[in-house]
Amino acid sequence: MPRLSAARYGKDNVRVCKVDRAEDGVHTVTEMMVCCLLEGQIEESYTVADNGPVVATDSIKNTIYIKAKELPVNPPELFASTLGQHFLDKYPHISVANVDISLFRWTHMSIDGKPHPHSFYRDGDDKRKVTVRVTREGIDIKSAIADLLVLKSTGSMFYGFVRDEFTTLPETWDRILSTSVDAAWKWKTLPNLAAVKDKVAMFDKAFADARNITMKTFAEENSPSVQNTMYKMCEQILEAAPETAAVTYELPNKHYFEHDLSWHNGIKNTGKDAEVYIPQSGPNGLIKCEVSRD
Ligand SMILES: O=c1[nH]c(=O)c2[nH]c(=O)[nH]c2[nH]1
Repeated sequence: MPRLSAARYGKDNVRVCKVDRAEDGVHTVTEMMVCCLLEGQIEESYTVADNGPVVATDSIKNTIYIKAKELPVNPPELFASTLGQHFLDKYPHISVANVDISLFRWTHMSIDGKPHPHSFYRDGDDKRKVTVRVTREGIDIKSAIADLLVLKSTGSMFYGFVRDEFTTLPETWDRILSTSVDAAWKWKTLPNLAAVKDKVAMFDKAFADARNITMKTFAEENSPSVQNTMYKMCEQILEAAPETAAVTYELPNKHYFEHDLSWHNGIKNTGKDAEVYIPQSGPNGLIKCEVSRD
C-alpha cells in the first residue's frame, strides 16, 4: 500500500532586493534569493486532490515580499526565523516552515578613498547563506559561506600518503592550493523566536569570524593537506562561536598542474622553476568534514 512518507512545498528562487535608507543618506542594499517550503497536515492535497489545506505557493511568495517590507531583512537568520514563524502562527495546520536564504554581495564603492553612500559593486561571488527550520518545538538554524574562491601560490604541501601500484602523484612540499569554500555552522536549537531575537548579535559576528578564520588560516598556514587545514578552520569557528553545535566544510581541491616545457629549448618549468601551470577543470578532489563538540 503506497503511503505519503514525506512532503513539503512552497516557493523557490524568490528574488528580493531591499534598500534601507538611513537618515544620514547612507543606503544599504540587501539582495537575496529565498526558498520557503511548508510541511504539516497537507497530505490530502497529494493523496485525494483536496486543495483545502494548500496555502498557494503564490501566496507564500507574496508573504515573502510583504515581510521583507515590514521587517528588517538583516541578519538573514532573524528574517528567515520571523518569516517561518509567521506561517506557523497564521496556519494552525502548518507545523514546519523551512526557509533558505542566499545573500549576494553589494559593497559600497570606494570613490576618492571614501565609501559612496548609494553606489555598490559585486566584490565577490561568495554568498552568505542560512537554512532555517521553524517548528513549534524550536528553531534550527544553519549559517554558511558558499562559493568563496581562494588560491595560494605557495605554502601548501602534500606528502606521506599511500604509495602503491595505483599511485602516480609525486609528493610535494610546495604546490598551488585553490578551493571554493563552502563552510557551515549549525547553531544549537533555539526554543523560539524570542530566543533568536535575544541572541541576534551572534549571527553577524559568527559570519565575520568564520570568513576571517577561513581566509587567515588559508593564507598563513603552511598547509600539510586540505583535510588538516579544514579541520583547523572548524576548531577555530567552534571556539569563536560558542553557541554552535557543529561546523562543516566542503572543499574541492582545484588542481593546478605543473607543466614540463623542457621539450622547447630545454626551458625549465618544473619544481622550483615552475611558473606556467595548467588549471584543471576536472576531475577535482572533494574533501568534506564535520567537527562537533564532545
Ligand atoms: O590535500 C590533499 N588531500 C588529498 O587527499 C589529496 N589527494 C590528492 O591527490 N591530492 C591531495 N591533496
